[in-house]
Amino acid sequence: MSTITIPRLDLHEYTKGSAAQRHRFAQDIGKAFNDIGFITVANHGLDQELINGLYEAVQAFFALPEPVKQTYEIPGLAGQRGYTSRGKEKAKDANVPDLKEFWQRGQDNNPVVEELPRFDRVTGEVIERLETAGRELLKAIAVYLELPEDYFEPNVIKGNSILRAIHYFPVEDPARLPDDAVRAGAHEDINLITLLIGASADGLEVLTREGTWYPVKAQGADIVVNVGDMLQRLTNNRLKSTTHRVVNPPRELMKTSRFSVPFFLHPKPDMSLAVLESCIDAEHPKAYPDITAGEYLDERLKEIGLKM
Ligand SMILES: O=C(O)CCC(=O)C(=O)O
Ligand SMILES: [Fe+2]
Repeated sequence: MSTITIPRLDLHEYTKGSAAQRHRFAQDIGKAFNDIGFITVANHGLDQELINGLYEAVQAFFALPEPVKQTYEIPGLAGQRGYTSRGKEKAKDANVPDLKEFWQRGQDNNPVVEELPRFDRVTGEVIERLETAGRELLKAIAVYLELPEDYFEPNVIKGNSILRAIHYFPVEDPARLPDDAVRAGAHEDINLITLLIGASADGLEVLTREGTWYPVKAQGADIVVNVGDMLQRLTNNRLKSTTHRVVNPPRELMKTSRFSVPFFLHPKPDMSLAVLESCIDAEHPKAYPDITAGEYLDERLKEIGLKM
Protein backbone atom coordinates (compact mmCIF):
# COMPACT_ATOMS: atom_id res chain seq x y z
CA MET A 1 0.00 0.00 0.00
CA SER A 2 1.29 3.46 -0.75
CA THR A 3 1.76 5.97 2.02
CA ILE A 4 1.73 9.70 2.48
CA THR A 5 4.34 11.63 4.36
CA ILE A 6 3.00 13.05 7.58
CA PRO A 7 5.41 15.85 8.56
CA ARG A 8 7.55 15.03 11.63
CA LEU A 9 8.38 17.93 13.96
CA ASP A 10 10.74 18.11 16.94
CA LEU A 11 9.06 20.00 19.81
CA HIS A 12 12.46 20.93 21.29
CA GLU A 13 12.98 23.16 18.26
CA TYR A 14 10.15 25.26 19.63
CA THR A 15 10.59 24.90 23.40
CA LYS A 16 14.40 25.09 23.44
CA GLY A 17 15.24 26.51 20.00
CA SER A 18 16.68 29.81 18.79
CA ALA A 19 14.33 32.53 17.55
CA ALA A 20 14.90 31.27 14.00
CA GLN A 21 14.12 27.64 14.94
CA ARG A 22 10.97 28.69 16.79
CA HIS A 23 9.80 30.72 13.84
CA ARG A 24 10.49 27.82 11.51
CA PHE A 25 8.60 25.37 13.77
CA ALA A 26 5.56 27.68 13.82
CA GLN A 27 5.54 27.91 10.03
CA ASP A 28 6.01 24.14 9.65
CA ILE A 29 3.15 23.23 12.01
CA GLY A 30 0.87 25.80 10.37
CA LYS A 31 1.67 24.57 6.88
CA ALA A 32 1.13 20.91 7.85
CA PHE A 33 -2.17 21.72 9.57
CA ASN A 34 -3.27 23.76 6.57
CA ASP A 35 -2.42 20.90 4.29
CA ILE A 36 -2.97 17.38 5.74
CA GLY A 37 -4.10 18.31 9.29
CA PHE A 38 -1.79 15.73 10.90
CA ILE A 39 1.83 15.73 12.16
CA THR A 40 4.00 13.45 14.28
CA VAL A 41 5.98 15.00 17.12
CA ALA A 42 9.26 13.97 18.75
CA ASN A 43 10.55 15.24 22.12
CA HIS A 44 7.05 15.78 23.50
CA GLY A 45 8.08 15.34 27.14
CA LEU A 46 6.82 11.80 27.82
CA ASP A 47 9.59 9.24 28.21
CA GLN A 48 9.25 5.61 27.16
CA GLU A 49 9.09 4.46 30.79
CA LEU A 50 6.03 6.62 31.45
CA ILE A 51 4.37 5.42 28.23
CA ASN A 52 5.09 1.78 29.15
CA GLY A 53 3.66 2.36 32.64
CA LEU A 54 0.57 3.94 31.09
CA TYR A 55 -0.06 0.98 28.78
CA GLU A 56 0.44 -1.49 31.63
CA ALA A 57 -2.12 0.35 33.75
CA VAL A 58 -4.58 0.70 30.88
CA GLN A 59 -4.34 -2.98 29.93
CA ALA A 60 -4.82 -3.98 33.57
CA PHE A 61 -7.94 -1.81 33.80
CA PHE A 62 -9.63 -3.29 30.74
CA ALA A 63 -8.72 -6.81 31.95
CA LEU A 64 -10.89 -6.26 35.08
CA PRO A 65 -14.20 -8.15 35.12
CA GLU A 66 -16.98 -6.26 33.32
CA PRO A 67 -19.08 -5.78 36.51
CA VAL A 68 -16.08 -4.13 38.20
CA LYS A 69 -15.49 -1.79 35.23
CA GLN A 70 -19.17 -0.91 35.26
CA THR A 71 -18.93 0.40 38.80
CA TYR A 72 -16.92 3.22 37.19
CA GLU A 73 -19.56 4.00 34.55
CA ILE A 74 -21.18 7.10 35.94
CA PRO A 75 -24.67 8.04 34.72
CA GLY A 76 -25.24 11.65 33.73
CA LEU A 77 -21.64 12.51 32.80
CA ALA A 78 -21.92 11.70 29.07
CA GLY A 79 -18.85 9.46 29.38
CA GLN A 80 -16.67 12.44 30.21
CA ARG A 81 -15.26 10.76 33.35
CA GLY A 82 -14.58 7.13 34.16
CA TYR A 83 -15.62 4.11 32.13
CA THR A 84 -17.80 3.88 29.01
CA SER A 85 -18.78 0.32 28.11
CA ARG A 86 -19.05 -1.34 24.70
CA GLY A 87 -21.72 -0.25 22.26
CA LYS A 88 -22.15 3.31 23.57
CA GLU A 89 -20.26 5.60 21.15
CA LYS A 90 -20.60 5.74 17.40
CA ALA A 91 -19.20 8.06 14.74
CA LYS A 92 -21.65 10.83 13.79
CA ASP A 93 -22.73 9.28 10.48
CA ALA A 94 -22.38 5.62 11.46
CA ASN A 95 -25.28 3.19 11.88
CA VAL A 96 -23.59 0.92 14.40
CA PRO A 97 -21.40 1.64 17.45
CA ASP A 98 -17.60 1.44 17.35
CA LEU A 99 -15.95 -1.81 18.55
CA LYS A 100 -14.43 -0.22 21.65
CA GLU A 101 -14.72 0.58 25.34
CA PHE A 102 -12.87 3.47 26.99
CA TRP A 103 -11.90 5.37 30.13
CA GLN A 104 -11.83 9.18 30.30
CA ARG A 105 -10.04 11.41 32.77
CA GLY A 106 -10.24 15.18 33.00
CA GLN A 107 -8.96 17.95 35.21
CA ASP A 108 -10.97 17.01 38.30
CA ASN A 109 -13.80 14.81 39.63
CA ASN A 110 -12.06 11.67 38.39
CA PRO A 111 -13.11 8.38 39.97
CA VAL A 112 -10.15 6.50 41.47
CA VAL A 113 -9.79 2.85 40.41
CA GLU A 114 -9.55 1.11 43.78
CA GLU A 115 -8.40 -2.19 42.26
CA LEU A 116 -5.31 -0.67 40.58
CA PRO A 117 -3.14 1.44 42.88
CA ARG A 118 -0.98 2.87 40.03
CA PHE A 119 -3.73 3.73 37.55
CA ASP A 120 -4.67 7.13 38.94
CA ARG A 121 -1.08 8.32 39.35
CA VAL A 122 0.12 7.30 35.90
CA THR A 123 -2.90 8.67 34.01
CA GLY A 124 -2.58 11.88 36.07
CA GLU A 125 1.09 12.25 35.14
CA VAL A 126 0.36 11.58 31.45
CA ILE A 127 -2.48 14.10 31.24
CA GLU A 128 -0.29 16.75 32.85
CA ARG A 129 2.60 16.18 30.42
CA LEU A 130 0.33 16.08 27.38
CA GLU A 131 -1.33 19.30 28.47
CA THR A 132 2.10 20.93 28.72
CA ALA A 133 3.08 19.68 25.24
CA GLY A 134 -0.31 20.71 23.84
CA ARG A 135 0.02 24.24 25.22
CA GLU A 136 3.42 24.60 23.52
CA LEU A 137 1.95 23.39 20.24
CA LEU A 138 -0.90 25.90 20.57
CA LYS A 139 1.65 28.67 21.15
CA ALA A 140 3.34 27.76 17.86
CA ILE A 141 -0.07 27.66 16.14
CA ALA A 142 -0.89 31.12 17.54
CA VAL A 143 2.42 32.45 16.16
CA TYR A 144 1.59 30.94 12.75
CA LEU A 145 -1.84 32.64 12.87
CA GLU A 146 -0.11 35.95 13.77
CA LEU A 147 -1.89 36.05 17.12
CA PRO A 148 -0.10 36.80 20.41
CA GLU A 149 1.86 33.66 21.36
CA ASP A 150 -0.19 33.26 24.56
CA TYR A 151 -3.54 33.65 22.77
CA PHE A 152 -4.86 30.22 23.80
CA GLU A 153 -3.31 30.08 27.28
CA PRO A 154 -6.08 31.61 29.43
CA ASN A 155 -8.59 29.28 27.78
CA VAL A 156 -6.66 26.03 28.02
CA ILE A 157 -4.97 26.15 31.43
CA LYS A 158 -7.29 24.05 33.60
CA GLY A 159 -9.57 23.72 30.59
CA ASN A 160 -11.92 20.93 29.65
CA SER A 161 -9.29 18.55 28.20
CA ILE A 162 -9.78 14.80 28.30
CA LEU A 163 -7.40 11.86 28.31
CA ARG A 164 -9.09 8.85 26.73
CA ALA A 165 -7.69 5.33 27.12
CA ILE A 166 -9.30 3.11 24.48
CA HIS A 167 -9.55 -0.67 24.27
CA TYR A 168 -10.60 -2.01 20.89
CA PHE A 169 -11.74 -5.36 22.20
CA PRO A 170 -11.12 -8.79 20.66
CA VAL A 171 -13.90 -10.19 18.50
CA GLU A 172 -14.02 -13.99 18.64
CA ASP A 173 -16.40 -14.46 15.74
CA PRO A 174 -16.04 -11.59 13.24
CA ALA A 175 -18.53 -13.28 10.88
CA ARG A 176 -21.29 -12.36 13.32
CA LEU A 177 -20.50 -8.63 13.29
CA PRO A 178 -22.71 -6.27 11.30
CA ASP A 179 -20.98 -5.53 7.95
CA ASP A 180 -20.29 -1.93 8.86
CA ALA A 181 -18.96 -2.53 12.40
CA VAL A 182 -15.47 -1.02 12.73
CA ARG A 183 -13.05 -0.22 15.53
CA ALA A 184 -13.62 3.52 15.02
CA GLY A 185 -15.82 4.86 12.23
CA ALA A 186 -14.69 7.80 10.08
CA HIS A 187 -14.90 11.00 12.12
CA GLU A 188 -13.34 14.34 12.92
CA ASP A 189 -12.28 15.19 16.48
CA ILE A 190 -14.37 17.81 18.29
CA ASN A 191 -11.67 19.65 20.26
CA LEU A 192 -8.85 22.13 19.39
CA ILE A 193 -6.01 19.64 18.88
CA THR A 194 -5.53 15.92 19.66
CA LEU A 195 -2.28 14.37 20.88
CA LEU A 196 -2.26 10.60 20.40
CA ILE A 197 0.16 8.28 22.16
CA GLY A 198 1.33 5.47 19.86
CA ALA A 199 -1.23 2.72 19.54
CA SER A 200 -0.40 -0.90 20.34
CA ALA A 201 -1.27 -1.95 16.77
CA ASP A 202 -1.83 -0.61 13.26
CA GLY A 203 -5.17 0.66 12.09
CA LEU A 204 -5.28 4.47 12.19
CA GLU A 205 -5.93 5.98 8.75
CA VAL A 206 -6.46 9.52 7.40
CA LEU A 207 -8.58 10.60 4.47
CA THR A 208 -6.86 12.91 1.99
CA ARG A 209 -8.76 15.65 0.19
CA GLU A 210 -8.46 13.51 -2.94
CA GLY A 211 -10.58 10.89 -1.16
CA THR A 212 -7.93 8.23 -0.47
CA TRP A 213 -7.36 6.56 2.92
CA TYR A 214 -3.76 6.26 4.11
CA PRO A 215 -2.29 4.61 7.22
CA VAL A 216 -0.70 6.87 9.85
CA LYS A 217 2.25 5.49 11.74
CA ALA A 218 4.45 7.35 14.23
CA GLN A 219 8.13 6.42 14.69
CA GLY A 220 9.22 5.02 18.06
CA ALA A 221 7.89 7.09 20.94
CA ASP A 222 6.64 9.93 18.72
CA ILE A 223 3.06 11.07 19.17
CA VAL A 224 0.53 11.91 16.46
CA VAL A 225 -1.05 15.37 16.61
CA ASN A 226 -4.08 16.51 14.61
CA VAL A 227 -6.45 19.45 14.29
CA GLY A 228 -9.99 19.14 15.69
CA ASP A 229 -13.19 20.86 14.59
CA MET A 230 -12.94 23.64 17.19
CA LEU A 231 -9.64 24.87 15.71
CA GLN A 232 -10.91 24.41 12.15
CA ARG A 233 -13.95 26.48 13.04
CA LEU A 234 -11.98 29.22 14.80
CA THR A 235 -9.65 29.52 11.78
CA ASN A 236 -12.47 29.50 9.21
CA ASN A 237 -11.14 26.21 7.71
CA ARG A 238 -7.59 27.52 7.34
CA LEU A 239 -6.38 24.69 9.63
CA LYS A 240 -7.93 21.36 8.66
CA SER A 241 -9.71 18.89 10.90
CA THR A 242 -8.95 15.83 8.81
CA THR A 243 -11.29 12.82 8.77
CA HIS A 244 -9.73 9.69 10.26
CA ARG A 245 -10.78 6.20 11.36
CA VAL A 246 -9.44 2.99 12.89
CA VAL A 247 -9.92 0.03 10.56
CA ASN A 248 -10.39 -3.58 11.61
CA PRO A 249 -7.33 -5.80 11.28
CA PRO A 250 -7.31 -8.89 9.06
CA ARG A 251 -9.81 -11.47 10.28
CA GLU A 252 -7.24 -13.66 12.09
CA LEU A 253 -6.16 -10.64 14.16
CA MET A 254 -9.69 -9.64 15.19
CA LYS A 255 -9.16 -11.86 18.25
CA THR A 256 -6.46 -9.47 19.48
CA SER A 257 -6.88 -6.23 21.38
CA ARG A 258 -5.72 -2.79 20.26
CA PHE A 259 -5.06 -0.03 22.79
CA SER A 260 -4.53 3.67 22.15
CA VAL A 261 -4.54 6.82 24.28
CA PRO A 262 -5.61 10.10 22.68
CA PHE A 263 -5.61 13.38 24.61
CA PHE A 264 -8.30 15.78 23.43
CA LEU A 265 -7.24 19.32 24.19
CA HIS A 266 -10.42 21.29 24.94
CA PRO A 267 -10.68 24.91 26.09
CA LYS A 268 -12.86 26.15 28.92
CA PRO A 269 -16.57 25.97 28.01
CA ASP A 270 -16.93 29.76 27.85
CA MET A 271 -14.25 30.25 25.17
CA SER A 272 -15.75 31.84 22.08
CA LEU A 273 -15.23 29.85 18.88
CA ALA A 274 -16.30 32.84 16.74
CA VAL A 275 -14.21 32.81 13.55
CA LEU A 276 -11.02 34.90 13.91
CA GLU A 277 -11.33 38.20 12.01
CA SER A 278 -7.86 37.61 10.56
CA CYS A 279 -9.10 34.41 8.87
CA ILE A 280 -11.95 36.17 7.03
CA ASP A 281 -11.48 37.86 3.63
CA ALA A 282 -13.27 38.16 0.30
CA GLU A 283 -12.12 34.70 -0.78
CA HIS A 284 -12.90 33.18 2.63
CA PRO A 285 -16.19 34.55 3.94
CA LYS A 286 -17.17 33.68 7.49
CA ALA A 287 -18.15 29.99 7.32
CA TYR A 288 -19.64 29.47 10.81
CA PRO A 289 -22.00 31.30 13.18
CA ASP A 290 -20.64 32.29 16.61
CA ILE A 291 -20.80 29.67 19.34
CA THR A 292 -19.01 28.91 22.61
CA ALA A 293 -16.87 25.81 23.11
CA GLY A 294 -19.33 24.50 25.72
CA GLU A 295 -22.38 24.85 23.44
CA TYR A 296 -20.50 23.25 20.57
CA LEU A 297 -19.33 20.30 22.71
CA ASP A 298 -22.91 19.65 23.83
CA GLU A 299 -24.12 19.55 20.23
CA ARG A 300 -21.40 17.11 19.26
CA LEU A 301 -21.79 14.77 22.25
CA LYS A 302 -25.44 14.34 21.28
CA GLU A 303 -24.45 13.43 17.71
CA ILE A 304 -22.12 10.65 18.84
CA GLY A 305 -24.60 9.14 21.29
CA LEU A 306 -22.88 10.09 24.56
CA LYS A 307 -25.42 12.73 25.60
CA MET A 308 -29.21 12.58 25.52
O1 LIG B 1 -7.20 4.78 18.28
C1 LIG B 1 -6.70 5.60 17.51
O2 LIG B 1 -5.60 5.40 16.97
C2 LIG B 1 -7.43 6.89 17.19
C3 LIG B 1 -8.65 7.13 18.02
C4 LIG B 1 -9.44 8.33 17.60
O3 LIG B 1 -9.34 8.81 16.50
C5 LIG B 1 -10.37 8.97 18.56
O4 LIG B 1 -10.65 8.37 19.62
O5 LIG B 1 -10.85 10.08 18.27
FE1 LIG C 1 -10.25 10.78 16.45
